[in-house]
Amino acid sequence: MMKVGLVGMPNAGKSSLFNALSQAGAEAANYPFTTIEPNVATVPVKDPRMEQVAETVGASNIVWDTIEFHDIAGLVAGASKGEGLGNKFLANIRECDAILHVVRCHTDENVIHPEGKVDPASDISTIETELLYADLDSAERRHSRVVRDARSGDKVAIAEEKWLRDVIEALQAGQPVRTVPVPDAAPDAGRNLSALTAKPVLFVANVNEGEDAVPSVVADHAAATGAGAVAISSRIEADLADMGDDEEADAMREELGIGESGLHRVVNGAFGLLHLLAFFTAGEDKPAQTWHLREGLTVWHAAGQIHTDIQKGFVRAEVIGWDALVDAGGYAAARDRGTLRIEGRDYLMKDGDVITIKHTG
Ligand SMILES: Nc1ncnc2c1ncn2[C@@H]1O[C@H](COP(=O)(O)OP(=O)(O)OP(=O)(O)O)[C@@H](O)[C@H]1O
Ligand SMILES: [Mg+2]
Repeated sequence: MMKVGLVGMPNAGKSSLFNALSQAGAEAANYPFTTIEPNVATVPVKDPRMEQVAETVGASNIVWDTIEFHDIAGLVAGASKGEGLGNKFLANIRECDAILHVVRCHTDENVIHPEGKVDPASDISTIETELLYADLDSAERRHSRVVRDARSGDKVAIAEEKWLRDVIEALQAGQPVRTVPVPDAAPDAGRNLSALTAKPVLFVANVNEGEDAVPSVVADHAAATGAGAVAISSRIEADLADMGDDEEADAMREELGIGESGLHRVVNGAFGLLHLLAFFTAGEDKPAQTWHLREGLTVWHAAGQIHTDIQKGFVRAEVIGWDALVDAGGYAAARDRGTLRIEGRDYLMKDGDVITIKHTG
């Protein structure tokens, strides 16, 4: 399960967006959640390919893979020095796989800005400074440890030490850790540091009603720091989500000139940051299901996502690309055509594969 944390200045529009995401999740979810925490929204990641696959094989229903959004409250200046809720805030971000950074860009004067003026560049920098300081602190501590091993001639330590020096330099220049590639010679260096600014970021420009372009200050900053950016109005999305009824909400969207659902852009944008591939399981009269896996992993890893018992008892997999399956019109025809393949456990998964694991037990 992928976790995404919402951060931003006080009053930036985090909770409005979070509420819209929660509603979307609550409505679209077709299975009960055991626990619903007040600050966690579980949202399905829709994939139109799955709809075609499910129809082709005659599945009973679709179970979507989900993504968790966490409303992380309480960034205060000085968080990196452990002030106020600072440590808790940083710990919450550390647990996330990616960050949604909500930036106030709307000019509604009824909404108080904590600094007294709307200034997206300055707000971004206030948040990022705390994260950069926290990382600088970790990087310096890690460096002082690694430098000793490097002196003793350990090759991996030498590469990590050099990388840490580059990281420290980047952080001091205001650049996030994700802009400094981890060296092949020290592949664990990134994990050892577990930097906050190494996490992928999607900037959400919270714009005025009826706008849908990302203001250039935000777009340029995102591009310069290896981040993504989308524009939405948090308030409109929250209002639309409250309306519930899809048709009414669609009519409202049209009236306001908002195209595709802003929430979809946020969910897909956040998901796109994670570099995952999608795979599917589907059979007649059974629930079809979407899953996600890090790129570069095998069908054996995929089996483990489905169930540890299936992974343990793995014998072989039947694999077919989603489009070949839809094209053939079903498994039997695909088998006749020879597009349904038998693969062993080392098969490297591809985005859009439909798999059936044959297993013992
Ligand atoms: N695009 C927008 N245009 C106008 N008003 C907005 C917009 N987005 C949010 N607001 C309003 O801004 C106020 C603050 O929003 P919200 O509570 O979502 O912010 P927050 O980031 O969660 O704040 P906090 O840090 O206090 O938790 C709300 O009154 C909300 O309706
Ligand atoms: Mg809030």
